[in-house]
Amino acid sequence: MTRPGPGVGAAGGRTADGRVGPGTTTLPDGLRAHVVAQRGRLRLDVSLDVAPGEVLCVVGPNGSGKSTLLWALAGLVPLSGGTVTLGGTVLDDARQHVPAAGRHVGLVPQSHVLFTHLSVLENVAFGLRARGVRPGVARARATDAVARVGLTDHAHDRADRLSGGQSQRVALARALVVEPRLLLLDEPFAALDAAVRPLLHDVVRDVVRRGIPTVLVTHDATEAAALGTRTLHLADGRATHGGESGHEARSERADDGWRPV
Ligand SMILES: Nc1ncnc2c1ncn2[C@@H]1O[C@H](COP(=O)(O)OP(=O)(O)OP(=O)(O)O)[C@@H](O)[C@H]1O
Repeated sequence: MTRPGPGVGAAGGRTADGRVGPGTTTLPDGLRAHVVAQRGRLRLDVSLDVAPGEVLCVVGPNGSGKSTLLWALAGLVPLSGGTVTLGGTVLDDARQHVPAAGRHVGLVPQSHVLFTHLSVLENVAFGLRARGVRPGVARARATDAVARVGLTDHAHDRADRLSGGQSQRVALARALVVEPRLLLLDEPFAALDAAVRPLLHDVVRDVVRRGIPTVLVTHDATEAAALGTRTLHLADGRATHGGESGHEARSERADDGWRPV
């Protein structure tokens, strides 16, 4: 049977004896995941719940698996065990794998790869066009997203003319424009100067206020305190403890019978 490990935070979906039930969907719009994945020498085995309107900060040393966790949640790193459920819909388990493009997940990766030959606006509109949104609508939504991250003056600049911080803002706009149901941020503010950080923090807070569960990888304790609801500490692919809610974030080996299909 499918047996996700212990949750890191928001309780829910536990059976009378305190275990997490299989295929549980009692976190209606939130994220519930037990991620088991192998990447190089790293074996990631971690459980987490993120309720609507929560920001779970993920912290830990270099190489502890923070980015791998986000990529696995986004469907870009295959699971070797566990489950990912978002809003009651199974995205990953032993039987099914919803590909990244079908997940309605906004990911801002650590290296914010942009199409260098396209403008800021075209980069942000790209995901919408790929989803079949009409050009005029895609352009209007992209224009709005570019304004939200304060880049209207650069809307027509080619991406390869941007600074690192500006590129990061484009990557955030690109993640937001698709109206994600889950937001995954991998050190999204690392290259930003102090003047623009509050604007970007407000952009993320707006998304969170609309009930979107958010996972934020950061090395910045101030940022974690400013944005985070709870903190998950990772070390060598395992959760060591899970922050303010007091929930124990022990992790177990995946011996739940899951096998790659
Ligand atoms: N593309 C890859 N190919 C093979 N192994 C990888 C790859 N990317 C990551 N790994 C392995 O996964 C481990 C964890 O990497 P990951 O990027 O998830 O760590 P991180 O906690 O995000 O680190 P950092 O704080 O440096 O960003 C690495 O140490 C490496 O062993």
